[in-house]
Order: sequence, then structure tokens, then C-alpha cells
Amino acid sequence: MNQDQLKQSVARAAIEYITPKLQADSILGVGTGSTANFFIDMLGELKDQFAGAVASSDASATRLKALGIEVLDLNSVGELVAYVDGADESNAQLALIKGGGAALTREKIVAAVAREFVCIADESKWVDVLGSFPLPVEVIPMARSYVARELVKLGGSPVYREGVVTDNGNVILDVHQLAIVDPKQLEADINQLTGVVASGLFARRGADVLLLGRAEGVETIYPK
Ligand SMILES: O=C(CO)[C@H](O)[C@H](O)COP(=O)(O)O
Repeated sequence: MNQDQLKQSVARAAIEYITPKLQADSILGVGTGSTANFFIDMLGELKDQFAGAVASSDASATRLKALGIEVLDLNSVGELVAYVDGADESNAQLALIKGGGAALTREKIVAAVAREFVCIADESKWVDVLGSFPLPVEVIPMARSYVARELVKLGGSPVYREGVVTDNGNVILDVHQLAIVDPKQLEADINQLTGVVASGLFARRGADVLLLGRAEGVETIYPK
């Protein structure tokens, strides 16, 4: 199986996972990226079984609407039944690195509101220690150089993602050279830097379940 087939298999597994949880008034949180896109495309089959979705990016909102799924503003809804999204890396505690698609802040907000965060990923994303994938950090544009210097003090090597502006009008620093042995502590350290909007480290609110696509089948993993 190639990587896209593994992504499709976890998207299908997520559809099967959430179907019994959906009710006519349920609102679902939907993520961003190529794995999430496979999920969105399959979600069209269920569109009469739930009320609508909150999307973590404009791109996902457009894709959902094209399928006839109502997209709602997060401020107009209460709890989300679940949030389904991909990841760039996951460890055994289901702490994640996300934000390869620059949607990390909205992803973090939508995940925070969800009863359950269902992560879907192919096996290339499974790691012992987070940090081989550069950690994205969303930053207010005028704070970019200051935050970059502070990230160096935390042991990282930040690189400005040129040409990328987030849906919130901010910029991304991708932090290389981090071996993240204490994800919750690093998430807190980065959060308290002035000018940081959010980091792509999802440790305090990691995934509640990971559907991991392996060649031999989809494995359901709970936090260790
Ligand atoms: O966090 C994300 C976007 O900001 C994605 O979930 C992450 O980058 C994984 O993407 P893909 O499913 O395309 O591998």
C-alpha cells in the first residue's frame, strides 16, 4: 500500500469510528490536510446523519460546503461531538506535532472544543520522540525575529516559512533540531513567548485516539 492508500484506509476507519456517535443535532470538528481531505470526501456519505461541521481552515470549509455539508462558526455552537484531523508526528502518549499545513491555531481551538480528538495518520507519522518534523509556530508578523531569537534559546533552529500567511493573517516559524522529550513543558514554554499565537505541539490536549494506518491494517491506539 502506498501512503495515499494508507491515508484513505484511516479516513475510512474514522468514518466507521464516528458514525455510531453521530446524532441529528451533532456538530463535528473537521481538520486540515491531505488525510483530512480523504475523510471529508467520505463524510459526504453521512451528511444526513448530523447537523453540520466546524472546519479548522478555509480550505476544509470550502471542501465541506462543496459536498453540501453545512459549515458553522465555532462561536455559534456548543460542544463538538468529535474532532477528526491528521498529524505530522505522534508519540505513544498521542502528543502530536501538527501544522504542516499552517492551520495549527484553528486546529488547536477546534480540538479544544471537541469531546474527543480522533487523530488519523499513516504509519510514517509514528515516532518515539517528537521533533524530527520541524515544529510549526504561528507568530504575529512584527514579533517574528524576536520570537525566533527566543526559540533559539529553547534549543531550536527556527526557519521562517516564506510566502505563507495563515488564515489568521500571521506567519509561521518552523523549528528544527528539537528532540522533544517533555512535550507538555515545551508547549508551555513556547506558549508564554510574547508574540506567539500557538505552537503545533498538541501535548496538553493531545489526541484521545489514534487510528494509525499500517500496511497490515488500521491500528487503534489509545494514549499510553
Ligand atoms: O496539521 C496539519 C495541517 O496544519 C495536518 O494535519 C498535518 O500537516 C498532516 O497533513 P497530511 O494529512 O497532509 O499528512
